[in-house]
Amino acid sequence: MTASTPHRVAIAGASGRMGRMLIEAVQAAADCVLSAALDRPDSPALGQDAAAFTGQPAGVVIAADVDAALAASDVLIDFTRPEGTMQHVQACVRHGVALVIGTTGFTEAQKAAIADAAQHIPIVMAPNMSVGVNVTLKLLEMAARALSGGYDIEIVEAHHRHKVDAPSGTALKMGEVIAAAQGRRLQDCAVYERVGHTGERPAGAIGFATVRGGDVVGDHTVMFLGTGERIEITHKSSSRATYAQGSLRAVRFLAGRRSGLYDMFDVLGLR
Ligand SMILES: NC(=O)C1=CN([C@@H]2O[C@H](COP(=O)(O)OP(=O)(O)OC[C@H]3O[C@@H](n4cnc5c(N)ncnc54)[C@H](OP(=O)(O)O)[C@@H]3O)[C@@H](O)[C@H]2O)C=CC1
Ligand SMILES: O=C(O)C1=N[C@H](C(=O)O)C[C@H](O)C1
Repeated sequence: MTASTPHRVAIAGASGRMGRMLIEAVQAAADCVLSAALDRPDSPALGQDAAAFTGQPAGVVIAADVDAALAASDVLIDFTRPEGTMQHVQACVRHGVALVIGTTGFTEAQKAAIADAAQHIPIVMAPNMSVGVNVTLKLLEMAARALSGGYDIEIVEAHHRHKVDAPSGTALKMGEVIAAAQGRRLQDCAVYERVGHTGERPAGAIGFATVRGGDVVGDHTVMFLGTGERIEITHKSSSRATYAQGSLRAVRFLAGRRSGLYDMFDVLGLR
């Protein structure tokens, strides 16, 4: 991605909840310009001005031609669905365009394909772009190391009624960070469902619980449940603007880089 400004930013999933938030953020950023806005070929939003909903048109029409969009862009920000992201990854490699991936719900095979693509283009990928959540991940690392024996770990997340994946990408990342801090792998200790006669809680399990409803932007609580005490670490999002601002920090971080897979720890200097 070229290091010069303004950064020419294309937005995928332009008419979605995050797409609209990102379009507003790009328009407000002095060092970014909206180069393209993408949606699916059957989207009713095609042909509309990308920022019509703000009352201040962007002069960029929502389109479905990914190649035309990327030919005029330095970076693509993708908050869509895994199947859409995977198409965008291949297109970004074809065009040498940098990529910011906020989409969640990838399979292990899809994650491996994204890592392969990052040998050719620079990619920032994170299930949560907010500064607060990434600082929370660091707090969890510390807590998990200090509480590695005698504390049961449960992760509870709540999101709006439209969310399609569970547990959230952020909750899974929290589980991964905690497991790694304790020298374990999440896949060896995660418990995603409890129903019926479950038996006693297995020692060392990391449990997940999911709440869906209303317009909850995104709440995550990790409980370290000991004997005689418990610690709860909670993050609550009240606006999607934090995810959009984090995504623009990722855009700036990618400028001038040629390849590599990065996350928000890299962008925020938290590694
Ligand atoms: N990393 C982070 O900080 C955050 C991540 N997210 C993640 O971002 C993703 C999007 O969330 P949100 O904006 O709420 O979702 P929305 O459903 O509101 O928006 C998704 C957008 O992507 C489009 N889309 C869906 N499928 C495809 C596809 N196959 N190809 C191209 N475009 C497609 C949708 O079009 P259509 O409506 O026509 O289906 C829509 O415009 C989710 O995975 C969510 O978990 C969300 C917030 C923060
Ligand atoms: O779908 C959402 O809304 C969100 N998704 C991300 C996730 O799955 O963790 C980030 C945030 O919690 C909002």
